[in-house]
Amino acid sequence: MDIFFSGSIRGGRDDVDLYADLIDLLERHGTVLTEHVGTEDVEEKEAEAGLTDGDIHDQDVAWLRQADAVVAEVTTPSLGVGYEVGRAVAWEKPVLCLYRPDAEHELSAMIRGNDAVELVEYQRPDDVGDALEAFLTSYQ
Ligand SMILES: O=c1[nH]c(=O)n([C@H]2C[C@H](O)[C@@H](COP(=O)(O)O)O2)cc1CO
Repeated sequence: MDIFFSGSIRGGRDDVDLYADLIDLLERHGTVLTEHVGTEDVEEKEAEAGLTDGDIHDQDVAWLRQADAVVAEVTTPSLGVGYEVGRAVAWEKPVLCLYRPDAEHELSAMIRGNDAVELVEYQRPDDVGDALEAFLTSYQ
């Protein structure tokens, strides 16, 4: 199955190592279309490849359209992550959001209040393996 992983880039990169760990877990269940989100130097690589913001947007929306399921780490607030979740919901894709409640920012009501989004609160990647498996296998 094709999985779209969504995580903050310009919203802040404090959690990049955590994103890489989550992507490793997701790769046990399918192909992660957005592995770059867990890469330390993603923006440098995109710039080297000559990608404009328009290219990045269009490629990501195409991957999102292709995805069978979307997993978003929403602890670091990000406009791009919110946009991707919103579009995935509009396309009626299965969406799982992961949130660490000890975080500085309270989770948006647009996520917590959304019945079309499954929400899992956790502390460490090791804690979400079972929840990811249950979510992904139910849509395989
Ligand atoms: O360079 C990028 N590459 C990219 O793939 N994105 C996508 C994937 C992420 O899930 C999301 C992050 O959005 P933001 O940069 O607003 O935090 O947007 C976002 C950017 C920068 O906005």
